[in-house]
Amino acid sequence: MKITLKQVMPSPLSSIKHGTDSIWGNDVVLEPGKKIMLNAASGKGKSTFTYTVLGLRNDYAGVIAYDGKDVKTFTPDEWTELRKKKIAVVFQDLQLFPSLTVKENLLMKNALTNCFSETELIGQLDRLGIADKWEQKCGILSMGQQQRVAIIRALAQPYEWLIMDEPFSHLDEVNTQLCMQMIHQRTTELQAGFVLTSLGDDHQFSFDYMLNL
Ligand SMILES: Nc1ncnc2c1ncn2[C@@H]1O[C@H](COP(=O)(O)OP(=O)(O)OP(=O)(O)O)[C@@H](O)[C@H]1O
Repeated sequence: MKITLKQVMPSPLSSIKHGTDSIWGNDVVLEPGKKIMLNAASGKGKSTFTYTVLGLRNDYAGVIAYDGKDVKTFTPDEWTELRKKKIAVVFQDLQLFPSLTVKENLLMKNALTNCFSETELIGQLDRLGIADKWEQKCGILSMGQQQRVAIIRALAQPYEWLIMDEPFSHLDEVNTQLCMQMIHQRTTELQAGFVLTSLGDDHQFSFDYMLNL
């Protein structure tokens, strides 16, 4: 699925000067199957990008389109299908259910998508070093542990795009690499693409091209 941004300018960012290489105010194509780093300093609109591209915010000028169709025209049912099958996300604030366990958070998502068995989900937690947290409530996990749960939850669906908003901000280098390997593997298996927003210090990862805000 091709995502295009045509002269998109979120209202809160309209008074800021943006460069000619910025996503904002220019024409940009997110090519299917590409791994993209979205580079920006704090406050330049990484979270705003995530919410607008996912259709969760409409306060912008210009047009965002999926395969040529303006996202503002999608019905709630169409969004439901898109979010189940085509676009996965790791929000900066993760949006886990804090009073539910890791198991419940993961199985709730998996019940919608039927993607993995319980054993496979536990195996993924194990790969990221947190299998022992399966029965623990998410709200009492460390932020780095919660980020790992949120990443596994995001991967538990088919997708053509995975949008990640600073998903490693609480992780050390070893865990960041483990997560990135898992993300790369699954994204490649699905022949999908991803957009990884970053403050600019994640460039050790392999990606196809970089965009700026
Ligand atoms: N709903 C809103 N109403 C008004 N201003 C907003 C709104 N959402 C975001 N902004 C402003 O837009 C700018 C970009 O915010 P955003 O959260 O997208 O930045 P960010 O690049 O993700 O920052 P950080 O890296 O610090 O998380 C900020 O100045 C913020 O105050």
